Amino acid sequence: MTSLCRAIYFKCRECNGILFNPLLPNPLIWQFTRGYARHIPRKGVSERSKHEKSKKHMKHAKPARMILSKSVIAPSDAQRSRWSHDDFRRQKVVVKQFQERQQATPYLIGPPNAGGFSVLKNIDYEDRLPLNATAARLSSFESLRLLPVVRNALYGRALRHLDEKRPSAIQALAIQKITRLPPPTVRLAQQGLLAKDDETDEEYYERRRHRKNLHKMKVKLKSYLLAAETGSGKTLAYLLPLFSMLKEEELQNAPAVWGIPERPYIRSIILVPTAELVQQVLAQVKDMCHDIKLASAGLSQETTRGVADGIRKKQIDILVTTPVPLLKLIHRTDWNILDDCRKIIVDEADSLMDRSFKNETQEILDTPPRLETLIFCSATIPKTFDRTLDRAYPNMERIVAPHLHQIPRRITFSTVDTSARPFFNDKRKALAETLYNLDRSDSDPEKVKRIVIFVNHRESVGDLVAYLNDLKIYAVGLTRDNSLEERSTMMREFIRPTQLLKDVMNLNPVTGNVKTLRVLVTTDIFSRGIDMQSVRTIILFDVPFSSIDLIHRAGRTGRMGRRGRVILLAAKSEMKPWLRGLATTINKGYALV
Ligand SMILES: Nc1ncnc2c1ncn2[C@@H]1O[C@H](COP(=O)(O)OP(=O)(O)OP(=O)(O)O)[C@@H](O)[C@H]1O
Repeated sequence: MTSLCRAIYFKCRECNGILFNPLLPNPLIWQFTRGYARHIPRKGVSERSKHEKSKKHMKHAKPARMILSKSVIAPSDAQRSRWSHDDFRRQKVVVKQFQERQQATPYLIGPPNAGGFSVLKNIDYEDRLPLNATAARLSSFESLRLLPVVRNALYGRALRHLDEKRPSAIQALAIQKITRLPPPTVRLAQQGLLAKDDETDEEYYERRRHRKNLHKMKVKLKSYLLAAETGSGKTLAYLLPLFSMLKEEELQNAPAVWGIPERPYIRSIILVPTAELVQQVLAQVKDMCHDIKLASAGLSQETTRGVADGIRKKQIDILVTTPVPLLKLIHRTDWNILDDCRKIIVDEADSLMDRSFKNETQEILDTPPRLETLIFCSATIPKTFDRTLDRAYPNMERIVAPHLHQIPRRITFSTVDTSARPFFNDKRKALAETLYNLDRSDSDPEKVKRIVIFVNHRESVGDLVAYLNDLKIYAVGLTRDNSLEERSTMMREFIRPTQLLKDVMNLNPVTGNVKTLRVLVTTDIFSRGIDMQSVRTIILFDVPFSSIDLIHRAGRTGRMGRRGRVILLAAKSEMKPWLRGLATTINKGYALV
């Protein structure tokens, strides 16, 4: 690819033919063309090569994965100012043609009869573009409205291991939109509409009665949906605005609004679907709140009744919880423990708003009498979830990251045909062969290779683990039948940074021939939200039930810029057409539906 001042030429990977030469008025379009570049054979080229005329060439001409050469430079402001209005207009037309063609491209998966592989909301590429542009503009945490104490905790705690600290697209967009105004309580305090510390109730109401702008006391619920691909940093995308809002309220002395200083309260809630996620999110909250000075607590099925009841007597700024234990606590308390709760975050919202959890979640959302901010957060927007939100929160602000529903490009997806020779439909044999190949592969030879195998039913976990152990492969199984303590211990092995082989060889409880692999066999219990940074390989032993499951399972690798690979084991002869095209679809960067 060559950069000639205002033009970029992409080359076909197969034949080196020129693909496309858009004008380049701004670096964002530049990013855009990279993602959606298509192979357009040159017009007016008289002598086309045989390859260029062939059907194969046109096949390559589908949206291709392009790598920008380092020689490409963004145009300077001076260059840009020299361009005529016509140049910009032409660029706009080119971009529009791109979008139209992108939308016209039939999906390789997700036709109407694709069952579980046609359940996600289709987000127009056109809608993703402006967000991409805004996210690119907000390229540092300094450009976002965060309190210094929160930014310091972010740099000193959550991102301390990084030299360059930059927000991901969803973080930039979420922080910008959610914190653009001070929180409602702070605005009321600034207008003198909150009770002062030394004021009696009568004095306060008397003062309020004389205010002309009394109507401003009514705080409207502001709801948001944060949606971004897996491993894109959604947790910080909602935590940072939350910390900032809570702290801002304190600094403005706004706590007076929730009553007498000694009274117990819960100021905000983070709802997550599993006890593992309570642990993970709470650890991050506690780590940062150590510097920010906010009080936090966790509540899940595993919390004892005594500890749960203790929560009612505390002043808690952030409660991380699963729905059912919180509801039980609400039901056995004779006053509304969510009286002072003004902010609720629903993480993994598509699962918390689906049939299995919806009633519990909704009951919690209806309990606080003065809810101000409600944030739903998810890596997938199924059509049913989309309809539920539309109906319940028509004014919701949707913050959707540009790559939603795409499997990150740094993940390579491949399929192993288990019906082919030498497996002849013996899936376990295909798995063993795949694992041996991974063991022998020369990527990171001195490190332990962590692999997660997903199966559809928990009954298959035990058998598969026994089979792998018989082959002298270190494998453990994790299902919801294990206690939380067992699950945490097993998970820790896969969450912490990868160890060197020489350090763990003697500690390996199952010693055998295959020493470099650590395999975890599990079900969907482990597929959502768990941050396994050092897992490089995911094996899908069963075809996932839907594209939602596929996105979440695959999303356990390739997190936040890391590379990963996903291997699907399936008999090609039994595969539906859309499933056969899955690898191509994913590797070409299409959004799944
Ligand atoms: N700005 C950033 N720069 C670098 N790393 C980050 C940044 N923000 C978050 N991370 C790290 O990226 C990893 C993934 O973040 P997180 O778990 O929040 O992703 P997620 O989008 O919630 O994923 P999932 O959809 O699977 O729940 C975490 O280890 C987190 O510490």
